[in-house]
Amino acid sequence: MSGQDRVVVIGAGAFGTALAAVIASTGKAEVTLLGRDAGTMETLATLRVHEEALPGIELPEALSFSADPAVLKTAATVLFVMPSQAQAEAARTYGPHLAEGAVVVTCAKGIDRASSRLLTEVLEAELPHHPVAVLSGPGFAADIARGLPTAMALAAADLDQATGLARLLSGPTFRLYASTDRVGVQLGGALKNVLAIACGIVEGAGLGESARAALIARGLAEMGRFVAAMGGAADTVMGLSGLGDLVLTGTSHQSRNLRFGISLGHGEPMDFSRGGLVEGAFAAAVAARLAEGRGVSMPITNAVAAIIDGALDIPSAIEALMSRPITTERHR
Ligand SMILES: NC(=O)C1=CN([C@@H]2O[C@H](COP(=O)(O)OP(=O)(O)OC[C@H]3O[C@@H](n4cnc5c(N)ncnc54)[C@H](OP(=O)(O)O)[C@@H]3O)[C@@H](O)[C@H]2O)C=CC1
Ligand SMILES: O=C(CO)COP(=O)(O)O
Repeated sequence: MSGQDRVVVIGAGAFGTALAAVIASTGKAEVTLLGRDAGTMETLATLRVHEEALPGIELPEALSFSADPAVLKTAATVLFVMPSQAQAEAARTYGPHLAEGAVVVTCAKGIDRASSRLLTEVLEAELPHHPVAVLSGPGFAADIARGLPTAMALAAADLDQATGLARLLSGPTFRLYASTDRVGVQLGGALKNVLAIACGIVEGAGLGESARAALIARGLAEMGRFVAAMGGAADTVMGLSGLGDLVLTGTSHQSRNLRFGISLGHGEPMDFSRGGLVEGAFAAAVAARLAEGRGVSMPITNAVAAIIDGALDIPSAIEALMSRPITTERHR
């Protein structure tokens, strides 16, 4: 192993810990999980279990833990695995510690709400001397950390770089597919969270499995239109980040976005202090705004944004979606 193979994963939550664990377990790279709290990182190093984020899952011996940003000095690859709305702040905090030419990989699924910019744009603005890649796709942190088979997409501006990163970070249980569509791969992750909330509303309100299937298909059409308008390839959303992740989080109760939607469908008051991170609740309004500015029709995303905003109730949203003018099933 050389410095080229040193990977630092920033963000000791569920996904950061899972990614660090699965990458370390391949033995291809020296991996350090970098968290904010020194006490937590010491506990992780001692117990080798993250009881809060990944209860009962043993972390590999090969994984190192630190709260000292100085570990970034020797890392050629750095994964940013904090929530979308914290990526800009994290770039400002950790940017000065990055090694020259280090590749930064954003692993969050969202859009920056403060600036309405994609996360790649946010990181490129904060870290102008570093190539920025994207990792996204279907995979619950607990499944990845347990070593269950999972596959995701890794997008970089350059195909050789995407392939190199995919090879470095993949292992026997974690398979990455290379892409050059950073826009499509990151928006597939951001938008599926909004649609997972919609699927949850359908489930919670007892609207039936048929409604969920229709929502997945029409949601996918919406995603493709949006990605194309934002400069990505509509086809990308037919892959892992997009369809793959929408099927996973739109149907599995492991998904925080789905569970949040179910509680809305039950008519419970919105409560962001319970149930963990709900990225789709942040992405809905910003995606709706970006789509409107580009003349893209996003009826489901608009409905989710309006429900979360308190501007629309669920029965009215369903009526509005079902009474739209009859049209062809075009995806563009
Ligand atoms: N959980 C999952 O199954 C998956 C999650 N993702 C995506 O990964 C991202 C993170 O999710 P997840 O790990 O589940 O979230 P968690 O809530 O489990 O963890 C978030 C982590 O981010 C850290 N953090 C917050 N702000 C900052 C900051 N400014 N600088 C450094 N670290 C920070 C927190 O640190 P602290 O503990 O100190 O507060 C916490 O450890 C989301 O975008 C999510 O959509 C993607 C695929 C799967
Ligand atoms: O993105 C995920 C799996 O691919 C995790 O989904 P939730 O954030 O909804 O839990």
